[in-house]
Amino acid sequence: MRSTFHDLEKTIRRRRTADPSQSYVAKLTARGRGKIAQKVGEEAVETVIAAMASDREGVVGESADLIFHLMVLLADLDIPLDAVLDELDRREGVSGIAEKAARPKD
Ligand SMILES: N=c1c2ncn([C@@H]3O[C@H](COP(=O)(O)OP(=O)(O)OP(=O)(O)O)[C@@H](O)[C@H]3O)c2ncn1[C@@H]1O[C@H](COP(=O)(O)O)[C@@H](O)[C@H]1O
Repeated sequence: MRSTFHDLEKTIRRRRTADPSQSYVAKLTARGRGKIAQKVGEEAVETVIAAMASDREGVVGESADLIFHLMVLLADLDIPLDAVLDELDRREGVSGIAEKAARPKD
């Protein structure tokens, strides 16, 4: 799992500076962070729509689109994927209910 994501991260980082006529990553990167973020939002909505239609095949495809575009956004922010994976590792075994209950009250 980590290697699939790491291989994709390397490819995305390499393709950022490719010829935009030959590379979707380069083309999207050239359109700016706002456009990349917009694509993440669109793919998230498309995933939700597929889920609500119980379209399992659609959810798989849209989830791949969502993860891919999120990784393009992370690369644009120069945030290593490991920062996200480490955060998930840190949370492992911590119940979301318990974590929320332990948050400081404001
Ligand atoms: N995983 C993906 C991947 N998933 C989806 N897409 C592309 O994402 C685009 C999404 O299409 P949309 O119609 O939603 O978006 P759009 O064409 O920008 O349209 P607008 O929203 O701008 O109107 C399509 O061109 C898909 O092919 C991807 N493009 C590339 N990758 C990976 O990135 C690598 C590098 O790709 P290139 O940079 O194109 O060489 C590839 O080898 C793949 O591993």
